[in-house]
Amino acid sequence: MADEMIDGLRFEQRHGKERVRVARVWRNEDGRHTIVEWSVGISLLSDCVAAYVFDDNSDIVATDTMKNTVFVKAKECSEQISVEDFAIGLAKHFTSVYQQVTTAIIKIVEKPWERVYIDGQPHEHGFKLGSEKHTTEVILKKSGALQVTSGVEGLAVLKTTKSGFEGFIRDKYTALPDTRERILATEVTASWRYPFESLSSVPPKPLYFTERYLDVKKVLVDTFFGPPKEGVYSPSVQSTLYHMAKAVLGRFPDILSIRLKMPNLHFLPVNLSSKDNPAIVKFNDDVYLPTDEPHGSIEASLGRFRIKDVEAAAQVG
Ligand SMILES: O=c1[nH]c(=O)c2[nH]c(=O)[nH]c2[nH]1
Repeated sequence: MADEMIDGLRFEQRHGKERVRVARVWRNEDGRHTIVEWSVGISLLSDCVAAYVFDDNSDIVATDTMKNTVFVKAKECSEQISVEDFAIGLAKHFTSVYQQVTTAIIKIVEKPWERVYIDGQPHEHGFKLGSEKHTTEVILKKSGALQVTSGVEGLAVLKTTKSGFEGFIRDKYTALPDTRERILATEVTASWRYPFESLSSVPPKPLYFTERYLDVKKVLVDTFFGPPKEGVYSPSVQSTLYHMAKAVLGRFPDILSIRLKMPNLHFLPVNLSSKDNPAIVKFNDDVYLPTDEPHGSIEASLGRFRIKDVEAAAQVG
């Protein structure tokens, strides 16, 4: 964000509305309904310094108006729309309608309502809540410069074997034994950047982003677990994370970079003993104490070198 100089001090500001909750239903003529539920965050960078400094609100877009805009735009969606396209539409509105607004940052979290199946049949208007959430962040400048990021939050996965951790630094504080047999559990948070740099380069295909979201999630999950029978050995969360990120970039040329956060949710071996009974419970890869506090925190991002980034770096260097 650009700083301004006021009274010899640096000043930066933004304002917006958080957690604007909206649900949109589409009722198909054949009786099949679709619903999305979104929690929208809007943040506007705008020329409204006078409100802070001179008590002059004449350049302020009221956050109440921002909230209303979410409902108006939801109403205007006559066809089902991806959460990304909805965010892009909002950003376009704020940057084009208000002369004062220089950048719009729209973040949306979609609640995972999933169609229910009754006796194997998809229900026409029944939904249940799934687990992981689809997220997006769209940044649009008045100049037209666009950034689209999508993500998943709370993707909880666990495997009961084919995981180990050994060969790490051992010193006088190290208590953890090497192992080639443990439970691996995590709750993946991922976010990935698309290459679209202007509104006109966004694919016009309806639900393009929704499809990508499902595909990326599948690649992440498939890579975490490996094939159904033999699985795949994980020498560390770090290694599994890297392979997951690499698989996504390998599979989707339209994804520039991906960031993964994978907390290591420990399942500790249970061994109980007393003076009289040295083996009340002796761990045999069977009884664990699940714990998420404390947990390991492992995160990384992997991205492509774009020609223009390389050129820009060369110019700086
Ligand atoms: O996969 C792991 N990575 C670590 O960095 C780490 N550290 C630790 O104590 N256990 C693990 N496991």
